[in-house]
Amino acid sequence: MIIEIDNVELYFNNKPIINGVYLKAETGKITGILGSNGCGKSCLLNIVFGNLRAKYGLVRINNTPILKPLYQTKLVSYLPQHHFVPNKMKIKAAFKLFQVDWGAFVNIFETFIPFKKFYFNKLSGGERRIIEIYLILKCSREIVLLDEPFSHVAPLYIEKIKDLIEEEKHKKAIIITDHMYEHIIAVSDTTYLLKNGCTKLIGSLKELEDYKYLSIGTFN
Ligand SMILES: Nc1ncnc2c1ncn2[C@@H]1O[C@H](COP(=O)(O)OP(=O)(O)OP(=O)(O)O)[C@@H](O)[C@H]1O
Repeated sequence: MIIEIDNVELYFNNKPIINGVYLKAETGKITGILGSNGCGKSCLLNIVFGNLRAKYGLVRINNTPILKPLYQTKLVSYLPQHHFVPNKMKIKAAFKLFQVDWGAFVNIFETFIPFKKFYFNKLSGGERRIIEIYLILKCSREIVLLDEPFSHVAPLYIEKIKDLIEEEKHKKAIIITDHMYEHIIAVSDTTYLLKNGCTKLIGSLKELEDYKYLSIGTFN
């Protein structure tokens, strides 16, 4: 599956946020989006998911324009920046809802074994985030959008999540953004920089310095 996002224009109160974005993601590849605070990364993922309407913008799957919000097609799962599972949902209920196997999860994240019957609001922010990332990655959707999956997550768990992302990419198209640029670069097959409302396809890491996303000398 190839998913393309083309010609996106987004304004808030006449202020241009995105103007001229093109982005392509495909099954078997991880597509990373980098960019400074406020450059429009979350808005772009929301536009792809379909819960934010841009002035213009076209989502195509295998060359066919998608004319309704993508979330209505059951093709996509989306990890927003904020917690999305309700406080008063039990963890085992969330696994059931997403049709994700609890046993496979605790094989990887053993310290979560005692949490099965907990409500979500009894977990730390990072623990909760890890479960949410896992549910979004493992549920049976072919397109996965991940907004800052590494924030608030401890280094060893980040490594486990990166392994999971690599594992899932064989059957999914994954689009990911985070400020932990080293991790994004490490997992991404294709990387875009979102700057001044446009995406720039990054060919060499030095370009991230040239475009002033990173300081000069970062990759020396
Ligand atoms: N509902 C809204 N109304 C007005 N402006 C908004 C709204 N949502 C986002 N913006 C503005 O759009 C811009 C892009 O926001 P967005 O959340 O996409 O940035 P981001 O690249 O994800 O930033 P960060 O990395 O800090 O999360 C910001 O300047 C933000 O203030």
